[in-house]
Amino acid sequence: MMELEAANLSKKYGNFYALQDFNLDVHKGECVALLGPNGAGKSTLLKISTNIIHPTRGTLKIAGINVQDDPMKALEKVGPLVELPEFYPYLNGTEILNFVCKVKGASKEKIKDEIERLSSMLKMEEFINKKSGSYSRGMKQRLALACSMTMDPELLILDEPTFGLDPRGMREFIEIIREINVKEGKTVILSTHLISEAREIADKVVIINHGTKMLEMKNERETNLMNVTFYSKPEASTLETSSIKVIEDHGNTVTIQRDENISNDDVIDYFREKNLKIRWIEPTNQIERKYLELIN
Ligand SMILES: Nc1ncnc2c1ncn2[C@@H]1O[C@H](COP(=O)(O)OP(=O)(O)OP(=O)(O)O)[C@@H](O)[C@H]1O
Repeated sequence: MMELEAANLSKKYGNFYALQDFNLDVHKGECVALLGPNGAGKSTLLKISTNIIHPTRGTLKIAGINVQDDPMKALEKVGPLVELPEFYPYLNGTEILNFVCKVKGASKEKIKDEIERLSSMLKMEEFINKKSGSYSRGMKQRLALACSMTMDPELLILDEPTFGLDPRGMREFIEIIREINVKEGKTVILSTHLISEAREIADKVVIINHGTKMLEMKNERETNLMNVTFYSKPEASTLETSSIKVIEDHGNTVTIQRDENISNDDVIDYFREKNLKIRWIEPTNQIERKYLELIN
């Protein structure tokens, strides 16, 4: 069964479609990144998924249950993080988690276990007993993730989870989410406007813009593509061998794809042998290429 399933989902504000005929399947254990610029419709999809807003048409099912028909049941095993979290500043992390667990009906012993489990998993030991008013954005974000993970949900729905974090905080947070996905086996759907983030974390990347799905593709974590910029425009034929293909030609810059059996260094050596003067090289990947092609 699909963990999350959007079928012909649309959300209209007046004459404007924030989301239009959107289809998506998220399998159990998968990590899916919704990638798109501001206003693309990512939050709209995630808010419909968590029943914060209702679709104009179409259906959104979680574990086979229509969220609109039976939100309590559909969202029972969902951990949402969909708005910038704020907490009562005079409560500490333990008190906040305690409250959330209580609302979800956990027993005293269970609450104690949950707080210990989450505090260690999300590396919150150092600050969990300090007042949340003193937390940095990153600490608040961890506490928010801990709240959404209380009582062990199967599916995490995270709207721009690294928004507002500094580069180091972003990296740490992404690593935590990846661990939850890979080690704990939780299904994750998250939104981001950063290509690098989508590439780092997702199994599947869905590019979204103007409320529609532009592309859905498997994420290859290893890349065998690079953009090579030469001092002067080379002949495509001098660049190609049985192991090196030119897949795009933009004058001085070409995108080349190498076979798995040679390395990037081999490619550079080959160009040097041919006396082709290289000015700049950067790795690229299909997601980046497609994103720039579709969004710009
Ligand atoms: N309540 C509303 N009334 C009218 N338009 C809305 C409303 N909520 C969202 N929109 C519009 O719908 C579009 C999609 O918004 P959405 O928040 O889903 O984008 P997003 O991809 O999450 O972008 P961001 O990264 O900025 O959050 C935007 O153009 C937004 O202005």
